[in-house]
Amino acid sequence: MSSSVFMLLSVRFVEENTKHMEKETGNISNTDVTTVKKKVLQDLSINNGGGLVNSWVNSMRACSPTHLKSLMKQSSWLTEHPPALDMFEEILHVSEGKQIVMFLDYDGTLSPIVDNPDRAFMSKKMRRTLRKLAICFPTAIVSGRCREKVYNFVKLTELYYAGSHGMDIKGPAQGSKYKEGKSLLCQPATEFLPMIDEVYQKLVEKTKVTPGANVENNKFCASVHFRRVDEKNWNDLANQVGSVIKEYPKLRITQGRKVLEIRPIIKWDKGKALEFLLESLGYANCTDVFPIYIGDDRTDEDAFKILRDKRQGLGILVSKFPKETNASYSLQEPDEVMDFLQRLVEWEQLRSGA
Ligand SMILES: O=P(O)(O)OC[C@H]1O[C@H](O[C@H]2O[C@H](CO)[C@@H](O)[C@H](O)[C@H]2O)[C@H](O)[C@@H](O)[C@@H]1O
Repeated sequence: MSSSVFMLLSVRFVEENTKHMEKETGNISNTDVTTVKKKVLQDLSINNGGGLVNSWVNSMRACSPTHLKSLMKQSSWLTEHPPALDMFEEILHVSEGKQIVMFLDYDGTLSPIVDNPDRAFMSKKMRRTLRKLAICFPTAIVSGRCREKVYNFVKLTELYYAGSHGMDIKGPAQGSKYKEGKSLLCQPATEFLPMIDEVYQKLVEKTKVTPGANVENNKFCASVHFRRVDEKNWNDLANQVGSVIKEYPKLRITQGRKVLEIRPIIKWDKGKALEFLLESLGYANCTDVFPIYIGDDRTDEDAFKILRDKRQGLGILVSKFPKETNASYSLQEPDEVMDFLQRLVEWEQLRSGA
């Protein structure tokens, strides 16, 4: 990798991820955080391109449940991010008199994490709950997957869908009972479509030598999955990704759960999608709206942060393990998400006499 290209990729990744890695390991000792961070920076400066790859892989390892579980204290984390089910009455109390708007991530939130991304099905019970939820409140699914794919899993026409990390937003097919007028569509990255397509093809070709590697075309972004790759081959796979992306200065790499996501360098993320949807629903700068965002991944932090900064609504992180987060509350797994949504529905039905 040429040194200037390497520098560019380094800056892009370190800016986005080292900081987050520090946050991810938030409750462990500062020494641990500094050691990991130093190691990443050392790798970057000593090993040139190889260091960048190491930093992706180190960061992915640092976020793995086994690592987090062994390093953090569950009890203090739960004090800072109490279980949303235990705090249900308090949540209702602060939302009183306001319009609740629901934002839900898909993978790991509505469906359990599985090895094969094509088989991340949502349960029938979850679908029934979502259908009722959408009758009670405006409801949006915000996912890293392309919109069509996430729709095929959820299959509910009455929802808003924001695919490709919010770069592809569409409103309900029949319009919405919450918003009259023409149907909603927002695609701020259309000019990148041919580039993402080209990169996707190259990634498929380049990574096919790595057993278990899987590249997903998410329309405005692409995902390279590490989950089914033997950990001893993670460096090789990250190297293959780096060798493709170095030719594309207009793309950036972010990291999710055992996945590297390749996306356009535009200031658009799940947080922007949340703001856009609130504005489209007529709730921009409103004090009587209460957005609830539920998600499990690093990309959901952009939305949690918006809500925290605006002191509006609340974020709920889905995680069995302590993680530094901008969310206020926690839920452990999709089954708990379903219970929470079900309680919201029952409360609203009772309240409105439906
Ligand atoms: O924003 P999300 O809806 O959470 O999408 C993020 C990525 O989710 C999917 O990958 C994750 O779930 C897979 C299925 O459980 C799992 O195999 C993988 O390891 C996870 O990273 C999806 O496949 C990606 O395209 C999304 O970007």
